[in-house]
Amino acid sequence: MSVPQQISETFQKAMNLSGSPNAVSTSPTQSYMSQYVSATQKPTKALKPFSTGDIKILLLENVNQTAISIFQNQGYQVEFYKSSLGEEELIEKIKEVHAIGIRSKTKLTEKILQHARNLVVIGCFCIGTNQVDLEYAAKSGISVFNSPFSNSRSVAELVIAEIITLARQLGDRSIEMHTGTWNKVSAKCWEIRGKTLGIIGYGHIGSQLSVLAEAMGMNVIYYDVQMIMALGNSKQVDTLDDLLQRADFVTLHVPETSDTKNLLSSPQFAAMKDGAYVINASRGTVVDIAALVQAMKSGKIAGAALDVYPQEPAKNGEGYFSNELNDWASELCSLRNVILSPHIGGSTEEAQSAIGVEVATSLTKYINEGNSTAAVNFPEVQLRALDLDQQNSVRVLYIHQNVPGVLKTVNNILSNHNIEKQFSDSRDDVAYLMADISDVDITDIKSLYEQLEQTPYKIATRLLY
Ligand SMILES: NC(=O)C1=CN([C@@H]2O[C@H](COP(=O)(O)OP(=O)(O)OC[C@H]3O[C@@H](n4cnc5c(N)ncnc54)[C@H](O)[C@@H]3O)[C@@H](O)[C@H]2O)C=CC1
Ligand SMILES: O=C(O)C(=O)COP(=O)(O)O
Repeated sequence: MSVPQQISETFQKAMNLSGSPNAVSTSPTQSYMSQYVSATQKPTKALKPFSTGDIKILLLENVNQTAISIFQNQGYQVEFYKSSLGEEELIEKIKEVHAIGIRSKTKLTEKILQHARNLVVIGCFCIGTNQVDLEYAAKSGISVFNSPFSNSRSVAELVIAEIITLARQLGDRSIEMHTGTWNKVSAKCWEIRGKTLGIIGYGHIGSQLSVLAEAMGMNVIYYDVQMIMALGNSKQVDTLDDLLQRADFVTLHVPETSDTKNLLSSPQFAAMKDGAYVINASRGTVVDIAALVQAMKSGKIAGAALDVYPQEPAKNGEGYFSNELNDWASELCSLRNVILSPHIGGSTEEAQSAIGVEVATSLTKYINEGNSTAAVNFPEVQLRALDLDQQNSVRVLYIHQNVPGVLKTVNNILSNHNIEKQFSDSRDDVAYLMADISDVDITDIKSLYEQLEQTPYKIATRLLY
């Protein structure tokens, strides 16, 4: 049975309606909403506005147990995987689910999202959202949420550890001791007190790092494309070059964008102080690793710590640095005073459990109430809770292209009922209207839904009741 038919039949059964299975539209964006309507029973006060047991959530990349518990408490169906999935498997899985939770590895491209016929919301259980085609998602009516700062402290602490580790060549001494070599040296080993830390990207992580570094006696300068208030005694510099020329340690905390690709490459390494150190816990595309290897081989750069790489594997295991994957890998691994970690900047118990709660809560509010506050790609819309004491109330969630005249059409449809409250906002090409209407007879809901579905410029409709 094709999915649209299945939905249509369930719809009719739930609504006690008869008619052709084709009565409900068959396009992907329409069908997922039909499924919501089909699952809906008129709620009593104690019930959610639709049957939460029908909601399917796919969780990848070992998303924290706190999130699983929140979803299970809602009654959602949760499918959980420790690793990411390959493209083909992901395409199969994403067809059915209403929500997907990922971390930094899973790429949700247009190609994959095209198959997501029921998908309402994406949760990035991390800070970065570069792995998702945000624009395509928004235009398809799919809202995306992340956790903007729950792992910032973990990253900042790791970077502090790396600054000291590099300054004291601690990684090398440890490797030597593991093979029984006693190599007690002080040459080119330094205190960090009085040294200058150059932070590129003074956002949540960069600014937190700034405070920690100053507490240990470092001088902090930072470069950011935005003017940002300096914390403590730190100072913003006007140009990247200015920072590179003055810093003993350069650390990157920028997002992955076209502007940050190879932000540090040969010319930037050449501009740095002799014997400076480089730390990258942002994204692998931000540092040109081949150029870094050359700068280290020449002695210009005295040490580097890398937590992120241009390509990262979908799951844990051996053989990552195979030469087929990266032509710089063997040289990088043979260099002295290089710390390599497997993208663990945000991987602490504290961060992961906080992220689990934060993102799962955002997803639940969006699924159950339509609340898109803090979405990263979507208009932010919220209304106070649907008043279930109010007889025959329905919450209308209507996502549409941001063009003139749509609200007039929609409000014309809604005007047969009492509009209790309403809010609408737009972001780029997409707009989102939320309205609570009352005096809706249960038998009118199908017609209301169909009228909204037939409006021009509609992207997706959901009715919660
Ligand atoms: N290694 C890991 O496990 C983790 C890595 N990250 C990465 O760290 C990045 C930064 O995180 P947050 O500090 O939370 O982000 P944020 O958004 O709070 O701050 C980023 C800062 O970079 C600035 N920026 C953007 N483009 C720039 C450019 N071309 N030059 C200079 N500054 C630029 C922005 O203006 C902003 O102030 C994330 O986007 C993510 O990719 C985040 C968490 C964990
Ligand atoms: O939060 C981020 O952006 C990170 O890079 C951390 O990613 P992860 O959750 O470890 O896949």
